Amino acid sequence: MPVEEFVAGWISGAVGLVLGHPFDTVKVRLQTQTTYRGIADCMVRIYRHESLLGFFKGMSFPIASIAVVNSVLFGVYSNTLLLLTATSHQERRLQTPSYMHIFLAGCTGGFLQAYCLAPFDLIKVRLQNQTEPRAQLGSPRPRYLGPMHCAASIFREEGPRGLFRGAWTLTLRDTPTVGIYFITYEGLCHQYTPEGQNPSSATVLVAGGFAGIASWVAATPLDVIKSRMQMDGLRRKVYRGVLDCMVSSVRQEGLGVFFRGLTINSARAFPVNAVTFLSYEYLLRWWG
Ligand SMILES: C[N+](C)(C)CCCC[C@H](N)C(=O)O
Repeated sequence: MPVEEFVAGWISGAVGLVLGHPFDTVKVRLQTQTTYRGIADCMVRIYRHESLLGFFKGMSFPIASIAVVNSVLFGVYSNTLLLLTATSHQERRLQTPSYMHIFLAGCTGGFLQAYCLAPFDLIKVRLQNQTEPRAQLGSPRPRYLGPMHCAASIFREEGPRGLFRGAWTLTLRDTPTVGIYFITYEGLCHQYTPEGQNPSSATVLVAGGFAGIASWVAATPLDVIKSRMQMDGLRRKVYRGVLDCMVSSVRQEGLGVFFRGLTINSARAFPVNAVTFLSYEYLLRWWG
């Protein structure tokens, strides 16, 4: 089993993650809180009230967990393709696999990755949604003091299953959309690369960026629902399940609710995934 793919997936994911986290925080707030008037309003208010640090809330757990999450994503994808097509990463440049195989391998990667991601993603979303400025003397104490405290409190208050709140919606979101992610990436690389050669850095950047946007456009409706399910149960449980969450969100806010955070998410997805794929390709080439 090519281990390099797992390691390359991890490092490239971490680079992308730090770059995109401030955008991610704005997205999560827009999706789950109705007090912001738009992207600019949300950014200004985070900055004024919580300083630059406010944008980086909830980043430490994703950084710690990206090793597992992204190496599962890329490693499972690549190894599933190896099983389906009997070709390695390098050989695939000469012999492009069918889009069906790419899609299936992507879905498998997305499905398995979602379960590793779920608890970390939950803690990220809960911390990102805390609007209190960093602890100062006399200021109100936020509910969660940090990622470990957050994990422990969820465990205590909502039980071990509480840590997997929203996991099912996350799986529904990621299984098909990771398929779309890899199809877009491989398709664009194939289109703009002469037969048998490695794609140029520019091609990888653009293909990676568009893969990010395409998959996030497809993922946004379930992303909104996922974030809402994760915030549910904080005071009392509002939703009875995924479907109930969808129906009551649409009833209250209209169909537009499914596109909450789409603009900021796409703006984030391009650079994040361009850098992710570029470092992934470079690391794999470097290791031969
Ligand atoms: C979830 N979805 C399949 C849409 C995107 C997968 C891309 C993952 C990347 N780390 C990012 O955060 O953009």
